[in-house]
Amino acid sequence: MIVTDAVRSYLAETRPDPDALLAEMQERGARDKVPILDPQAATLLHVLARAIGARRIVEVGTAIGVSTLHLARALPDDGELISFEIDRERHTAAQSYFSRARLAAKVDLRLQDAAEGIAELTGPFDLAFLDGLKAEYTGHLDLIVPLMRPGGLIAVDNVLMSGAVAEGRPIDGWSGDRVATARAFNDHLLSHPDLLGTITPVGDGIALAVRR
Ligand SMILES: C[S@@+](CC[C@H](N)C(=O)[O-])C[C@H]1O[C@@H](n2cnc3c(N)ncnc32)[C@H](O)[C@@H]1O
Repeated sequence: MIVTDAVRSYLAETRPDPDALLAEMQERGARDKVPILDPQAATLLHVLARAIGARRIVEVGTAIGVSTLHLARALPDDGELISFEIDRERHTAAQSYFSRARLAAKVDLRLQDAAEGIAELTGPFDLAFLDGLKAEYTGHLDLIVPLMRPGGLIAVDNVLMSGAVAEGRPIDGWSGDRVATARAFNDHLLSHPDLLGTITPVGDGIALAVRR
């Protein structure tokens, strides 16, 4: 738990209900144990994408497309979102949701390892969301920073790992090794010479960093 139970309940009560498609995706995520973004964090990403007028977005870790949907809905008509996923079943599920959402034209879902895929991209991007394998975060960040426009925003999920990262010990299935890796990544992001970053306790911990 990162926030108190009372805060968590209040946030849930004040959140608008998801539309039918998002509700279906969330149910599938829960049923199939797909780790999807916390709703508060997903809304935060949507608001931030709108606030910076994001037109080009890159994402690592589509899963079945929940975070992708929040980001894609923030794009203008001529916007573009490229999202990488290595699990074929999740990638296929996301494709079907995006054709139903009539967003397939804006969303380029790639069944590809993110490090390989990012290396093929041409910037500039306005927003990047990192949510793949936590041990690969540093590599993904280092590939993405040069592709971001000045003022572009990078968001990273699970940087607090249920509070385990702050406590420096395993909690909720986050192992000691993963906690140590997360702490090293957070230090890397916060001290990166090209980024101005901060860590927020939204969802499972979202790091936000703007390219200088
Ligand atoms: C936490 S889930 C993503 C959740 C999604 N962003 C959401 O909030 O709806 C992480 C996903 O990253 C994918 N993944 C892990 N390593 C990857 C890699 N190297 N390249 C692309 N995808 C990867 C996993 O298969 C998994 O579906």
